[in-house]
Amino acid sequence: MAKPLVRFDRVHFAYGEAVVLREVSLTVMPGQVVAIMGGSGSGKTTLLRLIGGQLRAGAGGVEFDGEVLDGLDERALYERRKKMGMLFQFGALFTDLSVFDNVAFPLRERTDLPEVLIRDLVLMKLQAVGLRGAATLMPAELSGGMARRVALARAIALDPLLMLYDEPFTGLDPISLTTIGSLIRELNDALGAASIVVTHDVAESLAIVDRVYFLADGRVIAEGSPDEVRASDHPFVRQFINGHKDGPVAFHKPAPPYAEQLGLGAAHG
Ligand SMILES: Nc1ncnc2c1ncn2[C@@H]1O[C@H](COP(=O)(O)OP(=O)(O)OP(=O)(O)O)[C@@H](O)[C@H]1O
Repeated sequence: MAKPLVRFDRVHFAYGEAVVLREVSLTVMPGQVVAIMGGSGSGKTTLLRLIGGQLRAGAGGVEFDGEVLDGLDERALYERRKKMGMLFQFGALFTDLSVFDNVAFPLRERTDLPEVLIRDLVLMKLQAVGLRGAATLMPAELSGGMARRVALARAIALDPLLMLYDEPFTGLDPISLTTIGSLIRELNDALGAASIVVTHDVAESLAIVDRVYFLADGRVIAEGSPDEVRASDHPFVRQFINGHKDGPVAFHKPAPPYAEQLGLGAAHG
């Protein structure tokens, strides 16, 4: 049987005193696209940063490609990160570089490949996202959806084993949203990679993922295939699927009474 590409084994993480992840276990197999969903502040981005090695687990183990990351030094982490592609919501393009040079950037920074080969690789990545024709444009000349696709081409430039997406759909119009969704799936399969997508966009992600993990208060509280998620009667999952504001997912982060904090004396609700 294939080995997991990413494995969290009862991972615990805190920023100082503030516990963010508690006993989180999850597995991502090669070839899978996995969504991580959860309310604001539930620890989704923290989870991605543990995989990227920007943060280290307080307890438990984070494994990537069969290796526990927590004990590795910076040099070793840098090497592991080369096998990961990252696309963040505001992972902006370099505005003073053309589309071509944006995609070439990681290849020039992180490899010793000759420029003629880099040229072919950049064109292949741009072709994969349908933007080979935009190679000479500057980022200011692109629509939001096109810019996101160029960022995607840049993220896959080094043929990553694992793609990490943090809110890849945010701020896109409905057509670009569907395009990015299908690209995430297609590129995953074409690269033979695995992908983790942190998102609030339930419909878009259920259409493309193999598995969903729901995080609440730093714990995995539900998981399943898209069909299982759609059929689930778990209150938290239902609230997510239906997009209701009220339910187990709190809209407000816990805070002192409002009136009290505004200096209005006794809190009346
Ligand atoms: N550098 C930091 N120092 C201290 N606390 C942090 C730091 N980064 C995040 N936090 C806190 O950790 C918790 C989890 O944050 P995280 O960004 O992982 O949540 P999230 O699920 O990605 O949220 P969102 O959906 O709003 O982006 C939050 O309460 C946040 O305030």
